[in-house]
Amino acid sequence: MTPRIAVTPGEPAGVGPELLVQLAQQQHPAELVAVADPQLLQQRATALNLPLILEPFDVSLPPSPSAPGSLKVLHQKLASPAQPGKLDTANAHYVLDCLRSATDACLSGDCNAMLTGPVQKSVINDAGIPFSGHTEFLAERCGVDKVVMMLASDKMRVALVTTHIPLSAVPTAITHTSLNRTLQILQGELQQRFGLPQPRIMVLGLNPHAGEGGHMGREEIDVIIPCLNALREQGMTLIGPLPADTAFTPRHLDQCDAVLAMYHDQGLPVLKYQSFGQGINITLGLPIIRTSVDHGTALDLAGSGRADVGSMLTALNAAISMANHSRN
Ligand SMILES: NC(=O)C1=CN([C@@H]2O[C@H](COP(=O)(O)OP(=O)(O)OC[C@H]3O[C@@H](n4cnc5c(N)ncnc54)[C@H](O)[C@@H]3O)[C@@H](O)[C@H]2O)C=CC1
Ligand SMILES: NCC(=O)COP(=O)(O)O
Repeated sequence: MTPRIAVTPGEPAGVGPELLVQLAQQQHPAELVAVADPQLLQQRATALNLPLILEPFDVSLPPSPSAPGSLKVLHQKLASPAQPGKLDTANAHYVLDCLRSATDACLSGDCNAMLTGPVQKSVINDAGIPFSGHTEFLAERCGVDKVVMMLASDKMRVALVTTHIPLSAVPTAITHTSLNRTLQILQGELQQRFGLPQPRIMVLGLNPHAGEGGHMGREEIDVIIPCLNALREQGMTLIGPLPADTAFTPRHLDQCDAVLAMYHDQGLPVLKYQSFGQGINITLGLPIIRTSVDHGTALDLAGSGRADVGSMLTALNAAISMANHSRN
């Protein structure tokens, strides 16, 4: 069976729509269903001088690989015409409607995975809507209390205990429960989706030098080490907590299958330095498959045709592979 992948282009003023148009120029072993405003996609195709044939998505037809230059579309309407690079709060609800529609198509089984283009979190907030990211939005839409953000490249996987919260809120968010749940989800997904029966997870400390024996912070002693020890007794292979400044060296990375960072900017800059534009973002712990790009809306490039499609393509291939794997 050909997998069906729902694709949300994300922020209409960003590079997402044109990356989807670029993706559509190639043949993929999947049916791509754009959850978007067709006029927006046509405009971006015209701006890039690329062919694009859009056909309405019909769930009653058997899925078939999209022909190069064509896409199925699950129609959503922009509130206001989108100008590349110009954010418009009027379209914030459109962005979320696309996400809801794609998520629901995956939950119902009409689609086998979703691939998301980048959204501009600030413009959604400026429209008065509480929103901190796809990760949190999808957890709520799917009715799960905890998910894990993991970015992956060909060289490393980096998962996070906390995601889009202020740095000042991180220490209190790292509790025995949140760390335990994160590690359980990470271990389970590495086993089921990535074929690693006994994954080795390297856990970072929170403080400089992993707390320097309690002299530079006590979270390692009070929370992280007891939690890791309890999970080791249950059979998990956990390394650490290691000082974050030297953990991302070949000696350590070669001995683990994934790194668990305590917060967003502890882990992601390293991965993005190594692979920006080729990495992907995967939400673990959802009842559906969701992959995404490793970059943002790149408003400075929108409409120029200069945005690199590499991460979007890698994220599509991961979604296809995970969809095929989950149906075997
Ligand atoms: N998955 C998602 O929805 C994500 C959304 N964002 C959002 O994107 C917005 C902008 O974030 P920034 O920090 O400015 O990061 P950004 O990734 O949009 O831009 C950073 C730099 O990378 C370049 N860049 C980004 N994507 C590129 C591509 N495909 N090809 C070539 N160059 C590319 C940009 O031109 C810019 O110079 C924020 O609202 C942020 O929350 C950020 C990351 C992921
Ligand atoms: N830096 C990755 C990122 O912020 C992506 O967040 P999300 O929108 O996928 O939750």
